[in-house]
Amino acid sequence: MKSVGVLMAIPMPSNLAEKLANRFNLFKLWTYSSIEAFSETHADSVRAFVCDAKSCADAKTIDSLPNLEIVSTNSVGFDKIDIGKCRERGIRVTNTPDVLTDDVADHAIGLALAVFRKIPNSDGFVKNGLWKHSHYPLTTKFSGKEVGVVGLGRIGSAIAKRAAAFGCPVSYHSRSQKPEAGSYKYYPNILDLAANSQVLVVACALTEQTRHIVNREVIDALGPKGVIVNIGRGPIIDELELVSALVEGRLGGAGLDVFENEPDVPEELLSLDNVVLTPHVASDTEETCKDMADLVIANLEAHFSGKPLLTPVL
Ligand SMILES: O=CC(=O)O
Repeated sequence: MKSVGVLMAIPMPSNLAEKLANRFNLFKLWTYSSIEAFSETHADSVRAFVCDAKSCADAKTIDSLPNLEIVSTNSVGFDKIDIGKCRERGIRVTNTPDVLTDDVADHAIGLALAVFRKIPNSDGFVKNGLWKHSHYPLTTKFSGKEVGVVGLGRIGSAIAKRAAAFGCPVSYHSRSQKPEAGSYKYYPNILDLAANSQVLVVACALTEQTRHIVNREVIDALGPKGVIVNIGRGPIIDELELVSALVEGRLGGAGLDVFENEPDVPEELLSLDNVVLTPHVASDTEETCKDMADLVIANLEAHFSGKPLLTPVL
């Protein structure tokens, strides 16, 4: 497959570029000033585009590549891919589901624990030598809290399972009730879910229907003791409303891995000790990033050898 041209959007973990270069004719978009500059000389050579949660396959990129056959994202989310454009052009799309589910669910619970038990603050307390001079203030129990999951897909279900193991009653909101959800209570309306939860975990995909689904009303329904955890996508929450609720004390706390305008994070969040922030790394472990990279390659190899795609989106 050495003659197949693959264009990669940005550098990615687990030496994905090196692995791709061993199998394909790899072009690195980040070594060019723009997609226009790249396509002036190489557009016709590219049959596959590799992007991820931090880079995009928008209409302009897709239209710059006349021979594009497949977009393979090194992420489970594909909100940065213009799916309509791919469908129109007959371009296949793959993502990396399943392999990252455990890590993302672990991270969601980690964020909830970090917020309730103030783990980052207490780490700073010890490291800054304050322990010898004072007692660390009491924190809040996580076990047994009412957990509401927004989006009971693969990741939402893994979060629900973990929360249940902490003795937390679990409820959820999604487009439709899931027969496999067992004892989890279903709320057809996210407002009712928030009103009946102490922790709201955002785990759905970003779509036009879920953009800003967590709005001021939902945040206020969760209330001053409530905590929001977001491991989905930043724009699922109205970030301006989230920030003002945290600053005004209308929301108890937040654990956020994703933001509306990454890597920009609202300044106000940086000094709040009831907020724990991570840089969109929920799936970023050595083990999972290797599995994701392998899945990207396996999908490309399947496509270019005429075999069924392993994890097709389109
Ligand atoms: O955000 C990460 C992913 O979609 O895999």
